Amino acid sequence: MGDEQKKLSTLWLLRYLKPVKGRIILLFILLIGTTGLQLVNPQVIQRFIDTAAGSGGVAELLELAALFLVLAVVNQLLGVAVTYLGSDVSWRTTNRLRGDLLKHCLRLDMRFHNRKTPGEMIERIDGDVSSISNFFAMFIVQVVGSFVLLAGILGFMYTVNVPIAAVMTAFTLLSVLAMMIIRNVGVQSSNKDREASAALFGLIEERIAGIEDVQANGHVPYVMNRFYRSMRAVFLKGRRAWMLRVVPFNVTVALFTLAVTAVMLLGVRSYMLGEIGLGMLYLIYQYTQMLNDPIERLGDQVQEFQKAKSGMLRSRELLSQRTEIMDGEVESLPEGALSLVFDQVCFSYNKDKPVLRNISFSLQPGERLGIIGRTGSGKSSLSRLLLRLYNLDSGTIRIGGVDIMKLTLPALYRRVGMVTQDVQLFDGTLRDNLTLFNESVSDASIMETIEQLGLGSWILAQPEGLDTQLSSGGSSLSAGEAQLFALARVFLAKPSLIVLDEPSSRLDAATEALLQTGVNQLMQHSTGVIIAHRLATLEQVDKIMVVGDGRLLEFGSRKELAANPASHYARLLQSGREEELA
Ligand SMILES: Nc1ncnc2c1ncn2[C@@H]1O[C@H](COP(=O)(O)OP(=O)(O)OP(=O)(O)O)[C@@H](O)[C@H]1O
Repeated sequence: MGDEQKKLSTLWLLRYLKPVKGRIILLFILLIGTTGLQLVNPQVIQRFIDTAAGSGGVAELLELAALFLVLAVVNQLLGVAVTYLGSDVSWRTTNRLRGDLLKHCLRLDMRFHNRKTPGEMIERIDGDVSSISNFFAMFIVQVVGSFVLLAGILGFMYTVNVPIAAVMTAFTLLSVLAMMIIRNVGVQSSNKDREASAALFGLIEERIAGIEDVQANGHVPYVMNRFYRSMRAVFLKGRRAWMLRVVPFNVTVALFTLAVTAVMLLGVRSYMLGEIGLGMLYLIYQYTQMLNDPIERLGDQVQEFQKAKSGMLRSRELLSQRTEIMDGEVESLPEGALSLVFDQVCFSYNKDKPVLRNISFSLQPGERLGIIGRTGSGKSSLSRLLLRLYNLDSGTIRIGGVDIMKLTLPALYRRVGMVTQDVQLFDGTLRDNLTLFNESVSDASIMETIEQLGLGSWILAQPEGLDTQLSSGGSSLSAGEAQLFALARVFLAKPSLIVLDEPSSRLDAATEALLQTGVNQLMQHSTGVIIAHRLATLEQVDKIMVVGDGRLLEFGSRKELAANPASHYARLLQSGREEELA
């Protein structure tokens, strides 16, 4: 990675510090205050020792002791304020970054998400950012504070004893130089460390999400095996990263031991020669000890920076991921039901395997299309394209006469609704799940929609009606109930084009028949695309499309196709071989 890129990798974070710059300035002021007090306190002790060893009175000693006490307490209070303010700045900034990352990820295209496990994303949105938090809070403040303290100690020592000050300076420069040279040693391994833990989180999340399959198939031992292997990678990479991170620290410890020995030899010699008093000898000793603290803090910051840097690089990389789904500029669509046109649409998930080949058809506003075809023939892919979850390889899709690529995404989502095969329910009440946490939807319109779907009595039978809490993401609902729920959710938004992907695959025939009436009623003012395995589900549609291996095998009026014995549809109806579709 080039130098320029390295610089950029920290500069982009500055925009997160901007809103808290007042707090950072206050942090600086407090830190300068504590640094000053740290410098002054040993000098009070030096005067105390010299006064006690000389002819000073008890009153003067008491005054010095009181001064020391006051300064020590003030120093502690300032320390608490610095820690508090540091955490405050850190949380404010990292939470904004977490928010930005999550928002960004939610907008990234499905191709990106298909490659990542949710656990990995959690680690990238939270874990990586946590590793940056210290950088936000304390890095600049601590580094500047440490330099100020070092300058104060060395400056004062030059006024007292030049040879000792020179030894201290040499030690300081060597230590700082050593750290600067080796500071990048651990970045790459820290990066690998974080990658390994992201993979571990991914593994745990995926297996827990599939707990039913894991348990039912007796796969726990295999899962544990994979888990231990992943843990081992985390351990090995974490150990290496830690070892490389502590190198700078160990170098300064060795240098410090040498420096203390040299300073003490020189100090004791000056004392023996009568050049300095006992108090000054103490001060020299104390200041030498104090040198270690800012250098150690600098070392800690270098370590933290290494950890933070890999987090920064990974967060920046995530933020720089561009979604392939670009927003258009057309904001409105015609009122009422929307026409739908597929024009020579080709699509593939991976470039080498075409999933949809040259699909062309059109629907007038208000028409209903039933799509049938064998498993894996490309039916759900058609619906995903409509919602712009993926971009087309070639061709155009027009809704209400507008190319969907030219539409803004909010305009598209406002007017088109889809019920997918995998209904996702969230932690929350029935109401939250129906409105997707949109609090502006009134209970009256919720009840009206669910009544029309024939779900009213079911909702009212729940212990707390719409306020009933769905336990852990809706696991308390049966698959069929969840499907009914998803339908209600989509109809609540009153879309003008509705896509239902296997809307009733998990319902019994009686419930489906009941639901059908509701769906028909709700679809009165919209165009509909219904993907179905059961032919009975499609009795009310106007058009039928038969898809096979990504190709449009047949498209036409349902009645005409049913009346034409040569059509696929008529043959399926006659033979009743619905299983051919499944
Ligand atoms: N996310 C994906 N990544 C790669 N390939 C995919 C993805 N989703 C589906 N496919 C492939 O695309 C093809 C069409 O899948 P699609 O889900 O559209 O079929 P379908 O007709 O809806 O099937 P079903 O009746 O089982 O719902 C299949 O061969 C499938 O393997």
